[in-house]
Amino acid sequence: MDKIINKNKTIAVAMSGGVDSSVVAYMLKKEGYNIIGITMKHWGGEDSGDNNKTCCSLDDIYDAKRVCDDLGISHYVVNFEKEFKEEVVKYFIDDYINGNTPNPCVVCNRKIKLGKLVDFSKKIGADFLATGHYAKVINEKLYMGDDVKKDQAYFLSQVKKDYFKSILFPIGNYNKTYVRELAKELGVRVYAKKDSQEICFVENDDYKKFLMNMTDGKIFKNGEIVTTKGEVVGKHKGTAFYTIGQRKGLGISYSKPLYVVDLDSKNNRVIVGDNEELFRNKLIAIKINLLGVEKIEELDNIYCNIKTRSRDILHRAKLKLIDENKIEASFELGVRAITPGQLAVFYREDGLVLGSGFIEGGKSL
Ligand SMILES: Nc1ncnc2c1ncn2[C@@H]1O[C@H](COP(=O)(O)OP(=O)(O)OP(=O)(O)O)[C@@H](O)[C@H]1O
Repeated sequence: MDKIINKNKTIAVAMSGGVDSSVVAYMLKKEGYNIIGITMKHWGGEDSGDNNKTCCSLDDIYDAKRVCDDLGISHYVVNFEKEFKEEVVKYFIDDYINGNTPNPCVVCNRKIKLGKLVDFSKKIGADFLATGHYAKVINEKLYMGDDVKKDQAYFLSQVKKDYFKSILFPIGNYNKTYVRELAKELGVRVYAKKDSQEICFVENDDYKKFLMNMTDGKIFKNGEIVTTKGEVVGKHKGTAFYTIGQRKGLGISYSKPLYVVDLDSKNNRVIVGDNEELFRNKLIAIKINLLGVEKIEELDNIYCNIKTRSRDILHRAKLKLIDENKIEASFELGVRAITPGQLAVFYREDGLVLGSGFIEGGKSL
């Protein structure tokens, strides 16, 4: 574990019924901690009548319960459906309507999973909440996990700073392959269970269908696809169905490959251009969450590494403070497909997350 904790402390484990969080519960139990399992139900699957699975199905809750039974620990189920719908699903839909590409996991982690769930775990007497995230907490500060491919610090970078005092990521030093092996070795019943899907509440990751269902089709709004030079080259079905960098599915036949380079939701236009036009040297990040620093001024005029999407490489950049809640990042090399609505996460050389902000769209590009 990333922290030495007194054995008489109580640790609540956030249990999804999956491999990672089950391994966390086994590890902590084996180390002699007093643990409690908590599973939250945050989505009732209103998106369709099919039998395809989204998150927190009854099966998942039962899996979590059985793992807790195997370990002889108590298991709580807490319902955050209302909060999740108001805080995460609404944001997800609105952001698409506004021409952004939202990141619901980031908002869920801040508001629900590592917000309300931490508060709930305190209420039931726990000192800490442990999850199966691939990230690390060192001296109450968030760091990138050791498994670079699986690292989830990006998704955790908007969690309120104070909450890291009560959060543990016991598998942050491991990689997923090892965790699966460990699960088998420890006899965890769900050791072979599939990884969860990309966006837990969207069936089969079909976000377009989800948006159509949730807005009663109102999100469907025909408009023009226009090149950066102003040439109309096709029709689109609504800016929400496109994302920056997209090439496939545009339905355009043109003399050269075209990519989505901007979404103009105000004028209901999808702007396309060459691959080269996708590269930018700057971005503006807003709604800054400070983590590895005390004051925002500490981020002014410093060099750091930035990820502009969860599976991004690290880009070297210099930060400049615009105001109390706005930072401009200037990259040493151009970055492809910077996408408004996604997060810009600022990392120190050793993986410490300094802070993060949402990438602003429109004029900032
Ligand atoms: N419904 C839930 N209830 C409680 N905790 C959850 C729930 N969903 C996810 N978590 C917690 O958040 C962590 C990261 O969630 P994520 O969706 O990334 O799952 P994952 O990487 O597939 O992990 P797992 O194998 O544990 O499902 C989980 O390991 C678990 O601790």
